[in-house]
Amino acid sequence: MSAEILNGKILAQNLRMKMKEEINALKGEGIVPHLTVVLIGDDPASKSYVNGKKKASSEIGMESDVILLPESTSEKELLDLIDKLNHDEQVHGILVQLPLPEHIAEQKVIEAISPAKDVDGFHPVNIGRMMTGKNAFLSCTPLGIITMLKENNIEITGKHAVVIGRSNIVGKPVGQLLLNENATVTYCHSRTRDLKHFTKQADILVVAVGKPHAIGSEFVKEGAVVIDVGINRTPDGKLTGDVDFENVKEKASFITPVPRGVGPMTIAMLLKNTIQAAKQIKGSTWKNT
Ligand SMILES: Nc1nc(=O)c2c([nH]1)NC[C@@H]1CN(c3ccc(C(=O)N[C@@H](CCC(=O)O)C(=O)O)cc3)C=[N+]21
Repeated sequence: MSAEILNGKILAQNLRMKMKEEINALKGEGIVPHLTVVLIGDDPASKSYVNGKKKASSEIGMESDVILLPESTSEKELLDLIDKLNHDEQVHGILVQLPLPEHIAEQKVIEAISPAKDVDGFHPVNIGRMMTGKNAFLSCTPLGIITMLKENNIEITGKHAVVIGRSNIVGKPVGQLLLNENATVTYCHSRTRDLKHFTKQADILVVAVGKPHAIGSEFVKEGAVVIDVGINRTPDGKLTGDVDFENVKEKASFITPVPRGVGPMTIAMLLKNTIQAAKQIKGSTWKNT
């Protein structure tokens, strides 16, 4: 059997078309969703992601700007900027591109962003609300994954989902969202003993290990749904995932490619969250539902 390939690029495009209409309607009410991205330093990969975000937002008529700051920016300067953006009524969503330079405490920065503008879903308030199943900004990559599964009518309830990776931005929240969707969730990580023992039981396998082609077909159960969150650059500049796509696709029922898989969905969810933030500003409340 050869797996069906879940094309995140096309799905993201379709979702953006719907968002464009939604934005047009909001414009009728005098609201233009506005995303501000802060990028510190000039890491080429970060720049490329930030450009992707800017392009995607302008395509759907969203206002977006990128604030580029030098590597030497102090923590205080960044926190002051965030404070200014928190109070700027024109700005609905704030994203500070990670990773940050070592002299800046990442968690401090994340916690400085108003939870109502935290379109990354990284603030502890949003994480806590996600964990308790309340209305929250959900982190974009995990939300993109759940959206891909749902849009392809892949059942989650009752399935055994195995997540490899436990980062705050992907592994932990994707497991939580799968749990919220009634999956039975197992987390694996670098200290897991006998990884294969767990991954072979997965109906849904989410791979976020950060090592190119780390997961081959010997880790995968026949007919599993395999989601590859890896973004690795090969020496010749191409993108490749954490999954050995060519060999796993012969065993899986569904598989996401890299590129054109989870990555474009991440950006689409960022736009979705920003539209949500703009709508909530309208009522001027952080909804407590
Ligand atoms: N605060 C913050 N929020 C983030 O969401 C965030 C971040 N920091 N830091 C970096 C990572 C990485 N990330 C990606 C988003 C889209 C693609 C993407 O669209 N990739 C395309 C390929 C793009 C290309 O060719 O370079 C694809 O997979 O098809 C990749 C990576 C968001 N991140």
